[in-house]
Amino acid sequence: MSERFGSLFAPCCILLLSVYASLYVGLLPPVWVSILPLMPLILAGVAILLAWHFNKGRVFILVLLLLIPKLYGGSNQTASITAYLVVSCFCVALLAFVKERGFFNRFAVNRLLFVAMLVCWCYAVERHWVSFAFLDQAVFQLPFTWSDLLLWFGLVVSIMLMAMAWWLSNDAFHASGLISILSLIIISRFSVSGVQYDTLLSAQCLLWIWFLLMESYRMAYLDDMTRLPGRRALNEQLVGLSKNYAIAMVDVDHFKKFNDTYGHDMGDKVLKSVAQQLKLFSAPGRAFRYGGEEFTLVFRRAQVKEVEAVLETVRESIEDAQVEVLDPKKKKDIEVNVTASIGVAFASAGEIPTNVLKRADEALYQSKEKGRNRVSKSLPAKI
Ligand SMILES: Nc1nc2c(ncn2[C@@H]2O[C@H](COP(=O)(O)OP(=O)(O)OP(=O)(O)O)[C@@H](O)[C@H]2O)c(=O)[nH]1
Repeated sequence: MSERFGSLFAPCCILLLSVYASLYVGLLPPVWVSILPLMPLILAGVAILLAWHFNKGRVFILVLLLLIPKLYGGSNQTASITAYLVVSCFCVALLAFVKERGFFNRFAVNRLLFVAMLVCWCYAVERHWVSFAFLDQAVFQLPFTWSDLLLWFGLVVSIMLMAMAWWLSNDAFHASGLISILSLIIISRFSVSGVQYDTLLSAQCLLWIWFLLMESYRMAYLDDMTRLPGRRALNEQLVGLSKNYAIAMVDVDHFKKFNDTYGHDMGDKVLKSVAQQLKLFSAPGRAFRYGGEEFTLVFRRAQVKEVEAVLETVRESIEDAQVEVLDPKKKKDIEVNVTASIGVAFASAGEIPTNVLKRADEALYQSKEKGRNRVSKSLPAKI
């Protein structure tokens, strides 16, 4: 649960800070206030360059959607702002259900055409080529009009769609998208001056820059399938280790046979389950995906007894975890479990991590030799 809400934390902080800053932005020295209108454009430029660099077409479209009123000059006319708000919030919500397909391709052209249509739509409403005056009548003598009702209906649907996408995927894109929709509503309905508008819009561009930087981190350091830190993160962790540390290697038993019986997809499911057990039970160790069906646990300050107890818990939790897989023979879902062998090496004084890793591998080999589903250890030289 904390992991789920963790994805919302930074976007929420950016939104709250920007709302707070927008209340006091008028107190800034005049020189600062004079450069404020340029800030959203500069930050949007940075966000678009990063989106291009990381091949994130959806973020490019999102930033353009945010910029529309700024680009087409906008006005204070309620009708055009309302038209812009509903359609852009809805488009942001729709992006949540569209696959990321990169920057330069036919999909990007389609999406750009879509944004162009939105700009034309807002322009037409602003110029009164399209009028919604007939909706400005009270709903059954209630204190709001049909256009208010439609506006809030559109906004609530957009928020619900985005919230649902975020709940299902629990990723930073949907969390940031949800906050962007809320921010668009705040910008359009509650910002009263140009500087407030520019502050809130700049914060939105900052939010997407933050997202892209997090994405670059994720792509470089996290394993896509298991969501555990990968080999690069492990190498960096190993460099920073000093004394009294331990490294454990965890290897799923007879995994080739499992793959051959149930298929590679079901094998992936098992690896995700093993990674989940490692996340849940390996503290104070830190879990990494070493590669294939092998995982590494790093204990920065290790007491032999404590590490052994943790590894025993990890081994048992992997053995007990039931994974639902499709049995190709019976053609129905069945519950299976796998076991894992573990080898752990405790560092001797001054021993380099690659050597400890090698000893952990040898200890793992012993576990396999002795019949698998067990923990073997390699103690430091002085013990
Ligand atoms: N599904 C899936 N399989 C993988 C992945 N990475 C490696 N494998 C498979 O893991 C299997 C590893 O097999 P082996 O190294 O022979 O070991 P094992 O069958 O687990 O046998 P022991 O380690 O001796 O118990 C190979 O068949 C790989 O194809 C992956 O990401 N997903």
